[in-house]
Amino acid sequence: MANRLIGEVPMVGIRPVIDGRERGVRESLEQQVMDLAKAAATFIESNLRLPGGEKVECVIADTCIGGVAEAAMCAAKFKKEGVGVSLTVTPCWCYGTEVMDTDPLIPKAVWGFNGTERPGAVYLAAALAGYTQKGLPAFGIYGRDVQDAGDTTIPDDVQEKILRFIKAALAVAQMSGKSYLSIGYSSMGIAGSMVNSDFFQDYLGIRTEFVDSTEILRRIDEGIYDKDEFEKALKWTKENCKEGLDRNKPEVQVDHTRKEHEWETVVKMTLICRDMMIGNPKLIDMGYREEGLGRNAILGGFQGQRQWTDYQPNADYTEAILNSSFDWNGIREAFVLATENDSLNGVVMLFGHLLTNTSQIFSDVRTYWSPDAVKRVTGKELTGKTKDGIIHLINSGSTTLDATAQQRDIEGNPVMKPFWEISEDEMQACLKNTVWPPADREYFRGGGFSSLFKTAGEMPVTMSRINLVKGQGPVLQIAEGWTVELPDDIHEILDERTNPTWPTTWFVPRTNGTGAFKDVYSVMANWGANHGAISYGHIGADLITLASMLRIPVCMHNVDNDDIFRPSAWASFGEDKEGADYRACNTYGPLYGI
Ligand SMILES: C[C@H](O)[C@@H](O)[C@@H](O)C(=O)CO
Ligand SMILES: [Mn+2]
Repeated sequence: MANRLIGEVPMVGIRPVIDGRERGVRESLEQQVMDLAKAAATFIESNLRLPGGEKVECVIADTCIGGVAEAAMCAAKFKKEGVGVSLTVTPCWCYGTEVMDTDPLIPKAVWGFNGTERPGAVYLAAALAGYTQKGLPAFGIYGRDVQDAGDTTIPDDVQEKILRFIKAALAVAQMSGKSYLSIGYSSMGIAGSMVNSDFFQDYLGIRTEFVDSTEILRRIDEGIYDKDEFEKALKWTKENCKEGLDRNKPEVQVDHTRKEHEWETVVKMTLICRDMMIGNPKLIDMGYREEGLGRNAILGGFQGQRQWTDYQPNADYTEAILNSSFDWNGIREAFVLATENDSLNGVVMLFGHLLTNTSQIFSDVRTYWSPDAVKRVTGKELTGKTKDGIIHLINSGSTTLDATAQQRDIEGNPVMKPFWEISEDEMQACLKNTVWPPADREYFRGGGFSSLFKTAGEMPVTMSRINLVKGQGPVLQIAEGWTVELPDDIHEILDERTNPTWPTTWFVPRTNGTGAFKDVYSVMANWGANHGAISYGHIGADLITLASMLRIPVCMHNVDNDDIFRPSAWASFGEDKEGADYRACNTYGPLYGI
């Protein structure tokens, strides 16, 4: 079940291009070119799904494209079909700019088949020169090994590039035209929660919607939520979300009746925030059409601190449940809802969600623990992957319960999966490994319940973050690494020193001895903000490809140079990849900038 959003699911358009010389050359190639397009479409359709679970669908141009007229026919078809991604394929020479796709907003790649009978790769070079000269950056895909004419197998290196390109391009297409829903506004002076409409509009094509938190109170007071669903949700919560220990000082603890009221409130808040994001036909049936339409939000943020949380229960339950891959309605696509309305962290959560189809971890990048400091406070040595230190990721609020690390792959390794691969038992295990202690009432005077768990397993993950830099624009940071499990006697002492009612993930980035990745400490020291979004898997290369499509330069990453895949034009900005990225992004400017 996809979260209901207005607008079509983007299609992938495949453009078979051909040498236009009729009476011999073109005829001899028609079949081979179309077969290559069909092979690409089958490969893409059988390997990719969208985060809502839909299969990715391809549209192939009606004819091979030999010149500008057929290029225009293809563009018209793509427009009608809702194509958001364009992949041009050919095994032969074609007329570079005559067959090109000139829509500046659609991410584009060209796969030039590496053969000798008919020169697809030399066309690729001509086409890319044209795209570069015209300011339409395109990705070039060219297999390392020569293939024979008529061979429609897609070599591994080409497969990897096609998938990387399509995944990132689909992310671009899915964001365009959607909304960020800011519930409340700026939280505790956090710059990322001063939602920057220009950034969202110009770089992501996402509009920003602002709703005051009093809208939640109004909907509670006036009963603008589905009462039946509320009863179901409350019952499910009582059965599945175990209340944790109240660690508040006795004088600020509240009684059972007040706690019952807080549980009811946080469940209502969850329904209401979801309805505000994506709408709810039930509200339309109840006579609340405006509310029932929602805001077409692909992501959002909840300010909470301080005005709301000083007065009302915090949104930790709301954020954690919405960001998980399940609730009282069963297993479903995770939402993306940033705590403290940190919209810039919300954006990287969205990138991770769109690239992997999984739910996302939101955390404070709270503490670097050196081996010496751990030894001093626990008397114990850090060992194995943790031996050079660890980073404590912890925050009340948004972290997905999928991060309990209770889902398994076929080999039994802990993973975080797309919702359609998660079993009922795995959902239950995530819930059983989470308790909900009453919120710390010194921070949250209005109460509420925080999710408490630790990420109990080693998983490959990627932490990322966007920061806005005055004079430069947005920049992206990426750190691949692993979640790690600490022995209980170390975990407990370290956790007790901070906010022991919040979920903890211990993180070790992959270091390489230089720059920001010199060691674990320098990763923490170079992190550009208080928050990070953590996605399952090593997806740094995918993030780099996506950022280049959006013209967001990457200021820090630990991805292997060989895995960096950007539009071919980036090579014209110099050999040093990082400097070239900045120059290219500055030259092209934001994708939707005018
Ligand atoms: C309770 C505190 O205000 C926290 O919310 C704070 O440490 C943060 O998470 C800052 O990002
Ligand atoms: Mn925080």
